[in-house]
Amino acid sequence: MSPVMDPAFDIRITDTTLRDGSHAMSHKFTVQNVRDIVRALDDARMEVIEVTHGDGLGGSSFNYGFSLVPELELIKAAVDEATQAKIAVLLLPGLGTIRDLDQAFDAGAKVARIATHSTEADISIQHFQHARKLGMETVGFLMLSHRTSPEELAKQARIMADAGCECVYVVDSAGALILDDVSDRVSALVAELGDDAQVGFHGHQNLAFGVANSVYAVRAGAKQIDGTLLALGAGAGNAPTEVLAAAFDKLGIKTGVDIQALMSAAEDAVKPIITRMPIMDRASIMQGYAGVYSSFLIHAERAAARYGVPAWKILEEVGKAGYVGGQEDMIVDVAVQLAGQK
Ligand SMILES: CC[C@H](O)CC(=O)C(=O)O
Ligand SMILES: [Mn+2]
Repeated sequence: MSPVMDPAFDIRITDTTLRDGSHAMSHKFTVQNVRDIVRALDDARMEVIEVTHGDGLGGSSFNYGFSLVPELELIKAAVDEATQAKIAVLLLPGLGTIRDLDQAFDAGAKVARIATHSTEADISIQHFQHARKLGMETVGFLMLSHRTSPEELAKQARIMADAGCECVYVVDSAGALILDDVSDRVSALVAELGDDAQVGFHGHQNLAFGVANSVYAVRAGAKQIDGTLLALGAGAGNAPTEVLAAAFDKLGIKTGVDIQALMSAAEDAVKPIITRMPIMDRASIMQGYAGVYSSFLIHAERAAARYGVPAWKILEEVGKAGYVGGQEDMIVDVAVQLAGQK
């Protein structure tokens, strides 16, 4: 079943500054940051705000980077601050568990977003079933969607929808999709899912197509679109929420958000706290070009500094090897091999 949407609006934007933006902040959001950003987004009538470690529930670890503040504290602060917005959490099965989802639900999270690689939807089944039993709204993420054909992606979306997922996202984790690549995938999912579930799109800026791709997604029938304030996020960042809102408005696509308030949120709540502004530099452009998971950027930069090889070169090789989320240790392996060839 598709989630009930206000018929006055054409689509719903979900803001994930406090989840995808966590990558760019090296997972160092404070409770005050969360309160300020949630308040600003809530004032802008953002309906869904995602708050989790960048790699999802349970992501705070040696491998992925420790959170400054335990994510449950951040989720509780977000729930406390929001007056109308629902707080969402992301979970990657295997990294996070059903227990993490229970704890997030007890902390007040209302939307469960379950993410798998774009060919592995079957590992999300029990998580969707459980989230629905809890009464949570459900969203599925098919990550690195550029690696999977529209036909196969639609089959994967069907697995999620049958498990209880109410909206399946085409997730352009590498910022590698360009225009028709997006509409072909979204159209295939819309045709497969019909009224059983909505379709969403999550874009990254590595090749600067985040906003344009989101417009293509909506034109192909997507009903939910992700963004982050000031594009704060992994790789070259996400489709910027405030730009999405302004662009959709100019195109006559009704979102229900307050564009001026979103621009204030970006300027006043996010800009002052950014420690690293995501940019399209050689490394992040390479991620889009070679189709590499955006959240590998910081791992590649660390390996580059340690082994004395350029991050873009590491990412180029990672793209050729086709590594997926969860294979972060292979980034070090690639760096060691490249260092050995010098
Ligand atoms: C680690 C989860 C990942 O960052 C989810 C996401 O936002 C994406 O694949 O783009
Ligand atoms: Mn992302």
